[in-house]
Amino acid sequence: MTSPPYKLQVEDLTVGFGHGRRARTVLHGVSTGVRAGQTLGLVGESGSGKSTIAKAIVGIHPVRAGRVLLDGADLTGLGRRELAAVRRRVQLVSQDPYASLNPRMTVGQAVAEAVDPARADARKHAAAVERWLETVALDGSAAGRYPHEFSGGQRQRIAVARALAVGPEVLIADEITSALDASVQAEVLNLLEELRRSLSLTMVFISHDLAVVRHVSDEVAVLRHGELVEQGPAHDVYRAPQHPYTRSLLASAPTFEEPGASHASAEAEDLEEKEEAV
Ligand SMILES: Nc1ncnc2c1ncn2[C@@H]1O[C@H](COP(=O)(O)OP(=O)(O)OP(=O)(O)O)[C@@H](O)[C@H]1O
Repeated sequence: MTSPPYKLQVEDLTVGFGHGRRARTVLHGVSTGVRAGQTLGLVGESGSGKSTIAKAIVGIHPVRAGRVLLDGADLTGLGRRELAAVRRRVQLVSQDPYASLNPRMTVGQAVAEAVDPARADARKHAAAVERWLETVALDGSAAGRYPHEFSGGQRQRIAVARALAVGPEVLIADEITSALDASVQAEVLNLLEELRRSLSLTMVFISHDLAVVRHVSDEVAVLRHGELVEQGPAHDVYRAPQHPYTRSLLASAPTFEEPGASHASAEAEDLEEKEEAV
């Protein structure tokens, strides 16, 4: 059986910062992609270039060489207007929801702006705003409050609601659960998984937390010093990593060092598979 084509793909992506003697290349010809309706987990140590890939995809960082393809169409070199339309199809949610939420806008205004960027009229879009807030398990009354009135986990939900209200086909989640404590992290992850299924989203999930990535990903790509060292089905990469760097990454993750941990997680996985089959 042949694999379906990539929904979102980067090809030989090279990104750098600075000029002249200060020029520095951060991504060295990275090629990776995610298939429609699936989740790609992007892992690697701090500074390996994970966020840089995300930001280059959505056009925040300029691409020095290579291509970014959405449904096979190259996004690099698009004009401003075309790019604006494409950007609505790929939404990025980052670790710090403050970065995407204007502190002077109510949550309702922020979500209304996502629904209709030309006229951020929260009243006109009240029903849509309420629906999106409820989609991320927040009360509709949240619309009248400001971002600082919410907890970290709630703010992250608001950022997800705002991104989804745009109507994207691809959601890139960059370390969105890293600042949350374990129980809130699990809630946000479960919510994301539900939304991915119900909205048929394609997702790129970026995290340095290998256990979290394993939990949510169909495929996993491993980045090291701006180069892709390995990509494959999550199951294979975790059970039989091919690259020595992936092996060392897995070995240094506490979850995988614990005696019996892999056995326990294999059992949990078998259970999940059985539940899915029912
Ligand atoms: N705007 C920028 N200007 C200059 N250098 C940058 C810029 N953004 C990122 N970098 C550099 O690019 C490298 C990769 O950073 P990036 O944020 O992509 O890594 P990461 O894998 O996402 O790490 P982390 O998990 O810590 O966020 C780092 O060395 C960083 O200092």
